[in-house]
Amino acid sequence: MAVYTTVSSEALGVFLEDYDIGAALSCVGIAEGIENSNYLLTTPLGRYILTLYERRVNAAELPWFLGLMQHLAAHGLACPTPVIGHDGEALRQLEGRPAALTTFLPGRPVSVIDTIACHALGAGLARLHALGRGYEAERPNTLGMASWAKLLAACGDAGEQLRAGLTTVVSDEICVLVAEWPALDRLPRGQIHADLFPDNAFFQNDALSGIIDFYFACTDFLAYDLAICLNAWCCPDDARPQQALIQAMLDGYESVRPLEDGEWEALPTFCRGAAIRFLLTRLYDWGHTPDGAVVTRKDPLAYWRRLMAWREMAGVLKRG
Ligand SMILES: Nc1ncnc2c1ncn2[C@@H]1O[C@H](COP(=O)(O)OP(=O)(O)OP(=O)(O)O)[C@@H](O)[C@H]1O
Ligand SMILES: N[C@@H](CCO)C(=O)O
Repeated sequence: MAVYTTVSSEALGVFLEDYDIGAALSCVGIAEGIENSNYLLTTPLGRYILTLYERRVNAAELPWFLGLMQHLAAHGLACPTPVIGHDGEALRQLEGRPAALTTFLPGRPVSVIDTIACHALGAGLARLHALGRGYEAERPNTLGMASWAKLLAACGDAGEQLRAGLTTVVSDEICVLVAEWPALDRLPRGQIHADLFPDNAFFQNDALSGIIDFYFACTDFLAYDLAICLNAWCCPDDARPQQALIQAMLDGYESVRPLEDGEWEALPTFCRGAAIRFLLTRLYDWGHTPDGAVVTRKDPLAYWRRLMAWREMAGVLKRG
């Protein structure tokens, strides 16, 4: 459940006066998600998503995220489009939080991840990367490789409590990854989603109908974004990567943007890195979620198991 901030009908009424979408017919909190408060808002003009930004999002960076969504939507990607108010702005305040309205996307996350979904997702990710090229402003990846050692330290003994020896293995792995990580100018970089998990991709009739939740988007290696998706989509039961799903996603991606030789070479490193990134943020949340918070913590060990599997299975990431 993620509704951290309650919106009163009075405050909502005042908020909506800044737009041309009419008054609220209903505004219902959305249970999914862990980062922000989301409401499904219905007005006479249709459905919208009202987001109040809560946790890891830095308010100063919101114009960059909203600008990226606007750019991608304008260039044909099915993603939420920020709704602009009378003052020309998409971002304003509601109940003391930064808040924005975006368009509602039809579709649902897939209930079973299969090769059809992985192929479609791979192609959609490559399209996102291609369309992102025209959005010039850069946003560094604040959860990138350079942040991991510090994040691990901030997790304190949460790792040891979950699994004896975890902290040392992860710390050693970070050192290996730092040494292996490609130099910035070696591989294609651009705007990446950086959190394109199955709950952030909507499907209708087996086709990808929309991509949501751009609030970890940043400028980084494009193939690293693919590695994030290989972790999030291709490991059924949160365990070992499955060859058929991986192949489908890579084929889908390459049907839009073929990978360069250097990207193929870096993919095993990026897959281990992506596993570390989500292991660390989940571990941090494991130790820092306040008692009684209405949010479901995600299992850090699911990404520990992926990390262990990628260490043994680099071979499945070779060009077919
Ligand atoms: N544009 C949209 N159209 C339709 N539904 C949406 C849209 N944006 C968000 N939702 C709904 O709200 C839920 C939460 O949104 P979102 O994933 O952006 O939240 P979050 O708190 O940032 O989550 P996460 O934990 O994935 O970072 C989604 O699972 C979806 O059900
Ligand atoms: N997708 C992330 C949570 C949202 O950022 C995870 O599953 O750990």
